[in-house]
Amino acid sequence: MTGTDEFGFPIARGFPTIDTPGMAQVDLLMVQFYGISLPQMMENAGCALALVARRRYLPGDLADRHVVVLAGFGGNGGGAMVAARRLAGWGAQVSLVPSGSADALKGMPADQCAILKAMGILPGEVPRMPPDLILDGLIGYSLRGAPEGRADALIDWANRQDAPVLALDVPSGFDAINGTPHNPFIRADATLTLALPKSGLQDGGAANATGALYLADISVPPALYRRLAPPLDVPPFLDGDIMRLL
Ligand SMILES: NC(=O)C1=CN([C@@H]2O[C@H](COP(=O)(O)OP(=O)(O)OC[C@H]3O[C@@H](n4cnc5c(N)ncnc54)[C@H](OP(=O)(O)O)[C@@H]3O)[C@@H](O)[C@H]2O)[C@H](O)CC1
Ligand SMILES: [K+]
Repeated sequence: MTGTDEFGFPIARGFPTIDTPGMAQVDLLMVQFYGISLPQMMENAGCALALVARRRYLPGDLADRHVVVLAGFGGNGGGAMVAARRLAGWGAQVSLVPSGSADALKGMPADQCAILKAMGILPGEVPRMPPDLILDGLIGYSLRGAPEGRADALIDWANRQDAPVLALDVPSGFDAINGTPHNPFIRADATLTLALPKSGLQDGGAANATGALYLADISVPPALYRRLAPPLDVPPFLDGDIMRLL
């Protein structure tokens, strides 16, 4: 470890990068070989996002701090909704803004949204009250070309706000593999990527889309990476489950 950043997160070097096929192999091995489920990984991802949000942007009393959570319909949205739950539990005022009708949510994102509804956090449109922080959970590593529709509009909205944007895994609209930004893409103040940095995010990505780059441990056993083709030699998260990479 080479010290900590200004928010107390250990600064790390030496983590290899991974591409989307590699990530897909990781997810498969996690579930099929280790029996670690996607909801378990999502819970680690969302809790880490909430911790970075609190320590980097919302120090002290969260009671009157307002966080807008932009949530897509995939795993990225699910992780952001876990963070929404944790931040609300710590006292923050959370506005949940899905990238489509919440009734159309399926699978884990639908489950996460149902929990938030039970907590009284109802999905809606972007709020008029300016937020202190925006969480970008619109699109992660499964980006398919330039953002369209509601995701496009919400990315533009977020980029126009004064509030900083903290992106989950990949700034939405940014291609995590070849490192190219589509139009539009989230101009993140910071990004928390998961498991390993995606190949397109090294040195902050072509357009410095990521802002500060953090890496969260979502409980992938280092031995799993040696099963990949080609095998990766990945150091364990010895100094904390959230590391500062850039
Ligand atoms: N092992 C891990 O790293 C884990 C990562 N997690 C998180 O999951 C996402 C990947 O989740 P996935 O469900 O594969 O997809 P995404 O959430 O990245 O994105 C899919 C949604 O985005 C929409 N999309 C895609 N491209 C566009 C576009 N150009 N314009 C508009 N919308 C787009 C897509 O819409 P569809 O119409 O295609 O359905 C989906 O709604 C990863 O990044 C992590 O955040 C897991 O939580 C745990 C393990
Ligand atoms: K994102």
